[in-house]
Amino acid sequence: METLHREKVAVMGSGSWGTALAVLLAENGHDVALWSYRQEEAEAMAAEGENREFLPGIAIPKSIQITWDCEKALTGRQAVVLATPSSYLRSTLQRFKGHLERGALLINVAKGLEESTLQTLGQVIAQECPEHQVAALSGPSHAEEVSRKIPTTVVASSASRAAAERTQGLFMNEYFRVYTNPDLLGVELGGALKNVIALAAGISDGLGCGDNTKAALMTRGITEIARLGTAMGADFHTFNGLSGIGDLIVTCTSMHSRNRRAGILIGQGKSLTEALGEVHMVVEGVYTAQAAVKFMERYHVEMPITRTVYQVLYEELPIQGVMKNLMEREKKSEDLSWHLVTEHQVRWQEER
Ligand SMILES: NC(=O)C1=CN([C@@H]2O[C@H](COP(=O)(O)OP(=O)(O)OC[C@H]3O[C@@H](n4cnc5c(N)ncnc54)[C@H](O)[C@@H]3O)[C@@H](O)[C@H]2O)C=CC1
Ligand SMILES: O=C(CO)COP(=O)(O)O
Repeated sequence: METLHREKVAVMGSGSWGTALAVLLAENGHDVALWSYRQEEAEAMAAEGENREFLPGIAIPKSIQITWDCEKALTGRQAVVLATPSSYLRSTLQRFKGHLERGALLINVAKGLEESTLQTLGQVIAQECPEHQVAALSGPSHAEEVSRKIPTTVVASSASRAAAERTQGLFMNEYFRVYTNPDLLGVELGGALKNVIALAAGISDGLGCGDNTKAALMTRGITEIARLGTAMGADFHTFNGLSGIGDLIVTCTSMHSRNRRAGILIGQGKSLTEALGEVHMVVEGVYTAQAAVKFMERYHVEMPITRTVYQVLYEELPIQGVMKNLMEREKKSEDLSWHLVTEHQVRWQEER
């Protein structure tokens, strides 16, 4: 592996993902500050040398500066990793943007959509910090495995090639392989929307359905994600990549997945509040489902799995009605690719 260019990096958010990435960046030789939203979280991590609440068992190198003071975290740092849950992204940016170094690269690692504005997280960052370049790091990457150095691959995406490649260079090492991708919109949508499908996969498991059902949810899930994504202008191929189908696979099958675990509990009959309490960590799909329903209405696309999850969470659809909702829909053609479907339809019409 080529020698890394050492940078001063701030990781804003010390949940499981922020902590795992701060450890990785420090191991890559960077000078890292890790900012916590809660003072007691920062103090506990500093005293215990680990994040017992969100990432137990992983030693935090002493070289990492742990702080709850934004100014301390950001001063002199030219790369800033945004690792708060998506619903707190804007408030966190508003709180610290006055302390950002001029020209600092902002790298978002959260996965979600802002429901109140119907913006992607990249758009939220660009609106709050218009002077700064934005990148995203996304893909199948549970903190619990990355922090144990289990081989993982992700994508670094930005409208700016230089920003995507800089992000790639910051994170890449022998167990964390980073590809670049120029389709920021597609990367962000894949990462956000898969969480809703993971809730559905968990519900299916909780209901006692089988592997056939899971495979169907994953396959039809990526189809509906790509349907919305392409309607919004994303590249269809991105959904076949790590931040699309890759992340969907890991989150629908792994017991590390917070979204899948919440889904399992709901499928077993627990209420949303009970499920969220039990999982304890952020379950992004619960919020993304609300935004996704608004997006599908705005772009006139059908997303039956996403809509069904929304109905379970917010419209009291009985859990026993989930499979009926999906299986007894009207007959459809399998639309794996919009361009192919169009070609087939043209051919079929010509054959008539
Ligand atoms: N955990 C993982 O394996 C991965 C998580 N992500 C994404 O990273 C983002 C963060 O997730 P996790 O680290 O898992 O979260 P987490 O559930 O482990 O931690 C949540 C963090 O949010 C903080 N917090 C609470 N209230 C806040 C507020 N008002 N403002 C700012 N921060 C507040 C908590 O103190 C805590 O540090 C999410 O968007 C998630 O989808 C992405 C890839 C992997
Ligand atoms: O996005 C993630 C892993 O890539 C984390 O989300 P989940 O924990 O719900 O799978």
